[in-house]
Amino acid sequence: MTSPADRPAASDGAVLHHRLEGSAAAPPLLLGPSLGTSTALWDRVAPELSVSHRVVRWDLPGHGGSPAGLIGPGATVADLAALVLALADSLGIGRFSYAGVSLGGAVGLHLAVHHPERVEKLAVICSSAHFNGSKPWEERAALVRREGVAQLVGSAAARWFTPGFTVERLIEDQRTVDPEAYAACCDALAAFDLRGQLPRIAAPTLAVAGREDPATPPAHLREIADAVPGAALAEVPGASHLAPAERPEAVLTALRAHFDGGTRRGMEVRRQVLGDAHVDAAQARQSAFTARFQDFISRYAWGEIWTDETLGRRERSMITMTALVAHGHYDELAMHVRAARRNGLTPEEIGAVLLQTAVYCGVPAANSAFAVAQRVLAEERPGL
Ligand SMILES: O=C(O)CCC(=O)CC(=O)O
Repeated sequence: MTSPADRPAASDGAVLHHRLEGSAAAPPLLLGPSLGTSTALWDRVAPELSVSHRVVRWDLPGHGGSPAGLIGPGATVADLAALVLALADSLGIGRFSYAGVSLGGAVGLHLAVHHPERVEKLAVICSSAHFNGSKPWEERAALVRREGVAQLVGSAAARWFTPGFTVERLIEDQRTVDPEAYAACCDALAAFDLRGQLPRIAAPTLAVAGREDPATPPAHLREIADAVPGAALAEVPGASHLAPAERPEAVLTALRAHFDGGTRRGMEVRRQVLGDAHVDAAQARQSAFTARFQDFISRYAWGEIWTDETLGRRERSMITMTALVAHGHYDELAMHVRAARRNGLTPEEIGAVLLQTAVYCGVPAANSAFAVAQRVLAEERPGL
């Protein structure tokens, strides 16, 4: 847990404003926002993550519902990280997984380097180990201290989203942010450079880039993925700086695969049985409309059923082919004849399974199934 020295200076014991979702018994997952936004940045992602996690979304000081006085001029990312640890302590959370966007991601990197005992897994989204030096942030802090945030409201959509896309609620967050607290967050960005310490991160780490992000371009996320041992990199097309708001389904898929063991294991088994080419093509075809179904398949069919070792893969292939013949799903049967070969069934054994379906599913069904299987097997043994 946090030592008293780590705790925020706030004398009234105030903690960061936060929102809780999901079962209190589920593993905790903290979600950090970007500069100028609030917990609303996670509106399209957090409810889905809360199916498997106790999700805690928090607001930066002076943003959303957090008191502005929690930080002041010269603030650092370490100060923000201390506030996050104090929040976790106040909720009785010791170890947690963490995902953060931009400044929120920088807080996650700091926690993983300096408080490794607290961080189970880490995801940094549209973020960086450095924010292009201190000058732009010193200038922005000075502007905001002088004139408030009006100018930033006007440019927010262009800084955060691809052309033509916006989320009014997030622009409203920028409008209502406390200028002094915003400037203090700029001070924190100006002083932040964790590049030299990335190799110290032990938590399994995922870096997620928005392909069109001008603030923290994909190269910044690649730098993190290259330096953190074992880290993975995901790039989200059609997303700028606030990827969880602009492409929530793609970010959700990446986060689920990272944080949810069932999904990750399911994807491994799915690839082993159906092959990389099939899974890659299914992923590439995935749209906002089909994303939840794809996730369901990976998590449930592959992460739970095909992963259960009570039956071997050969037996599962035989059962699956039989069920597909019974229901006349011949496209799926073709895929599962290929899978059966990967699972070690010989062409003769596949033929024996289909012969048995002639008894239990009917001769016409088996007739079609033999035609499908013959075509598939001929791909590997021309002339069969
Ligand atoms: O609002 C912007 O211009 C981007 C600011 C940035 O890169 C830091 C952050 O989003 O937390």
